[in-house]
Formats: sequence, C-alpha cells, structure tokens
Amino acid sequence: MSLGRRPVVLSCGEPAGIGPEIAASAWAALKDEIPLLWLGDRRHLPQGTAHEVVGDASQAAALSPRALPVLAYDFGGLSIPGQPDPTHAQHVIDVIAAGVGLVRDGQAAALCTAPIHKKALMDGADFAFPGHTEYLAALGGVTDVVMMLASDQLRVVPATIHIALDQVPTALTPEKLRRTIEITHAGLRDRFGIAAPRLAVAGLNPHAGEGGAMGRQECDWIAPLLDQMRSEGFDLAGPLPADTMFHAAARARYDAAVAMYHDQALIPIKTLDFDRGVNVTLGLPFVRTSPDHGTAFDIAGKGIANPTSMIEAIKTAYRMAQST
Ligand SMILES: NC(=O)c1ccc[n+]([C@@H]2O[C@H](COP(=O)([O-])OP(=O)(O)OC[C@H]3O[C@@H](n4cnc5c(N)ncnc54)[C@H](O)[C@@H]3O)[C@@H](O)[C@H]2O)c1
Ligand SMILES: N[C@H](C(=O)O)[C@H](O)COP(=O)(O)O
Repeated sequence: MSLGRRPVVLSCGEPAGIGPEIAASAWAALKDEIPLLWLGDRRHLPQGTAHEVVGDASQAAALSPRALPVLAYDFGGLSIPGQPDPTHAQHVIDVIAAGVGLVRDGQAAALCTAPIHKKALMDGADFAFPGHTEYLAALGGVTDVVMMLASDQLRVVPATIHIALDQVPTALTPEKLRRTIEITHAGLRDRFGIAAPRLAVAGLNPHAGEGGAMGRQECDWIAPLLDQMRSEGFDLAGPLPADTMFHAAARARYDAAVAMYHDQALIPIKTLDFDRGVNVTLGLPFVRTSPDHGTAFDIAGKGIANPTSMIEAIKTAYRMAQST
C-alpha cells in the first residue's frame, strides 16, 4: 500500500475525557482528505457517530470517507464523562502500544494520540510514565526524545518535561540540553523542512541569571555550552531572558524556542494559540502528534469540545509522515 493510503492511527485516550468526541469531529472534518483508524471501545464514541469496525488497518482508507474506521477494543463497559474508570486504565495504555505497533510495522502512516489523564492511569494501572512522551520513548527504544508544541505562531521545546519544578535544576544538565538542541535541530530540518534552523535558548533563572546575580547556571555552563555548539555550526541565540523572548518581534528571529522546563515553554504557546497548537514528539523512530490540550473533564460529553487542535495534530502527523 502506498504511504498516502495508510491511515493515521488515533488512540482513544482517556474515554472519560473529550478524546472520543474530538476524534469523531476530526473524522467528519477530514474524511475526504486523510484516512483515519480509531483504536478504542466503540461504545465510548458519541452516540450517532458514523463508524464501522474493521479487521485490520488495510481496510481503513477505503472506508474512511463513509464512516470512521474502528479497530475495536473491549474496555468492559461504558464510560461516564468526567469520571475516569480505573478498570479502563490498562486498556488505554494498551491502545497506545497497539497504535505504535501499527505504525512501526508499516500498516499505518503515523500515530495521533488523544489526551490521557496521567493520574488516572497511574492510579488505575500503575502507569510508570508521566506522559505519552516518555512512554513512547520506551516503546520506541530510544532514550532521548523532545516534546515540541508547534503552531503557526510559535514552536517551543522544554528541555525537561514532566518533572516537579524543584527537580529541574538537577535534571537540567549540559548533556540533556545538548541532546534537546540536537534533536530539535534535526526535527526542524527533517520533519518541518527548515534547511537551516534557528533556535533561541532560554535561561533558567530570571533575567537569564543577570550575570550571576540571580543564579549561576547561565554563566557556569549554559552560555559556554551554547558557545561550543555555535562553534559546531548550530544557529543559536541565548541564553535569553525567558520573559522577553516570546513577543512577536522576538518570535520572528527563531524557528523554535528551547526552554528549560515545562511551563516556561508551554505557557506562551497555549496562551497564543491554544486552539491550534500541536504536540509533536521528536526523536522517535515513528511519527507521533497530539492535540495540545488535555482531557477537559469539565466539558466532556457535552458536545462543545473544540476539535481544531486534534484536526491540526492529524494534519501535521500526515504531513510529517509524507516527509519520511
Ligand atoms: N496529550 C495529552 O495526553 C495531554 C495533554 C495535556 C494535558 N493532559 C492531561 O489532561 C488532564 C487535564 O489537564 P488540564 O486540566 O490541565 O488541561 P485541559 O487542556 O484538559 O483543560 C484546560 C481547560 O481548557 C479547556 N479545554 C481543553 N481542551 C479543550 C477543547 N478541545 N475545547 C474546548 N475547551 C477545551 C478545558 O475545558 C479546561 O477548562 C491532565 O491529566 C493532564 O495531564 C494530557
Ligand atoms: N505536557 C503536555 C501538555 O501539557 O500539553 C501534555 O501533558 C502532553 O504530554 P504527553 O504528550 O507526553 O502525554
């Protein structure tokens, strides 16, 4: 089968969240454009969703214009919006692994994951990972991956991801920052078609340390590392004060911003472009994207969830898969 006819696999995510409804809406928006294959318990789709169960991924492309193709899993019961069921947790995890399997063995083009509720998976199934990103790295057999959130207005990458703030200064090492920059640079070049990526790197401390007056990491090793990497040919600005590197004129000077921790990176993009942001994992041996929002328990099941980020995530996954 040509790559163009292989589907993008959609993992169901947390059934008590908005994942199933935004998958159904995304299918309605994209059915004539991109073949999809939804993995999950069909009882968790919104009532009235046009869908058909398929036996394998090869049936998805022909069916997709008429109905959402479903590779069916039995989670054991219905789902109540906003109330994650602990007995569903292991199924949610298994569906993600199954989606990875389909992409890795060539039956699907890419994986787009609907949001999971991390704590529900930890409580219900002892999930050992703080997010998809780390789980997918383990499934992909790689140690270093990068979580990029991307939209037309901004791309951001946190060097440390799902860890408590008080662990950041210890987890943030020259090796980690170097690998983050290297993977981001390669991802922009190979997956986003940017021949000579320009990166802006934030400092860790207020005012990027203010010459050592407000923290020493910038003088002690971040600036020397960036100097070294510039001498190796990377186009890097920084370390920059994080508070002034996200306004419009500053954003025009780089292709991606490398931040030091989760919220330093994600607050600007979710503020600027919550509806259209896409989460992309770089450094995996397969393509994976996701919407930039979470399970939204407060609105689940009400039919008001905005599917735009999911639609953008599917389009991005499909486009990235064509470029490999
Ligand atoms: N890719 C993922 O798996 C992913 C991403 C982000 C958050 N999460 C998880 O989701 C859970 C809830 O996180 P949160 O409450 O911080 O963020 P959230 O994105 O779920 O919700 C934040 C606010 O935005 C609203 N919102 C979110 N998506 C929306 C949409 N498509 N349309 C309209 N409104 C929307 C919600 O109703 C809520 O008011 C957490 O467990 C978190 O870890 C998962
Ligand atoms: N850190 C992401 C965010 O806040 O949007 C989100 O939790 C998703 O992470 P994973 O893709 O690793 O689940």
